[in-house]
Amino acid sequence: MADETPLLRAQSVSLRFGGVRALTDVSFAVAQGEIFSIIGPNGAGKTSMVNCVSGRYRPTEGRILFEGRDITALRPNRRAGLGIGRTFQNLALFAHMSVLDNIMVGRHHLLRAGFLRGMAYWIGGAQREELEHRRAVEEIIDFLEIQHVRKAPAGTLSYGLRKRVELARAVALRPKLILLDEPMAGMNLEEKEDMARFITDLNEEWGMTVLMIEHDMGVVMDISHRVMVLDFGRKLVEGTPEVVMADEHVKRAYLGEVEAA
Ligand SMILES: Nc1ncnc2c1ncn2[C@@H]1O[C@H](COP(=O)(O)OP(=O)(O)OP(=O)(O)O)[C@@H](O)[C@H]1O
Repeated sequence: MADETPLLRAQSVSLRFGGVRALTDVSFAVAQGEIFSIIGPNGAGKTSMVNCVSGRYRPTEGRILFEGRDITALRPNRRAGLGIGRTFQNLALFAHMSVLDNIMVGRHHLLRAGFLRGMAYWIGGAQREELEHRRAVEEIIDFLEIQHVRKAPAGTLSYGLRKRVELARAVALRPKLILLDEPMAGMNLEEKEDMARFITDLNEEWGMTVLMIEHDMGVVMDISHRVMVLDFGRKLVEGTPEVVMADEHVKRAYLGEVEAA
């Protein structure tokens, strides 16, 4: 039945870089409305998996389905157009531009992705579109509580705020699925708590489905509906945070590493 089709499905995905097996036969599905996290030790294949979903990498074998449609061969911008949004691990904000303009750029980029849509933009309704953009951007600025810095150049913000602006830029495109690569990396406790709250609110209030890589186990177990553990490119286990925490393989392969760190 249509409403049982997961939003995202990875089917037997393998990825090799020369002799390196980054992923081996990994399958999982993310349902509409879930927060799904991928965890695992360094080099386990987490980023490779998310890159296969965003389209940055093409799996050597296997398929990626989005809303039941095979997107394995689609380029990243086509996937973005279908509703797969992402933030980037290295902050790629325009330092001299205001927060507001940084977020606006994201939306214009989407709009002008197609030539015909670009023409439509210029020929008719440009002002109306501009107003719609502004409204959408202001809404997300309010939602992520960055009103106080909306005019500030992005380069002058604290690290935590820049990460929030980056999230705002991705969310302003209203993706159906958002890919978050270590959204808490480098943050202090307060910033992490804020970010966790925003992700939960985006999920609960805006219905945004989230696929996240995150090393902070507290946050992962706190806000995820389900978690998949990768180890040496293979899926070790997948389930609710309780199931994953209780798994013996996970304790040995991953949690043990955290305790030792
Ligand atoms: N572009 C690439 N070229 C060659 N090897 C790569 C490439 N990207 C990833 N790999 C290799 O694939 C394996 C999985 O890497 P990946 O970055 O996906 O792991 P990860 O779980 O995200 O690690 P981390 O937690 O350190 O970010 C590693 O052995 C890595 O060296």
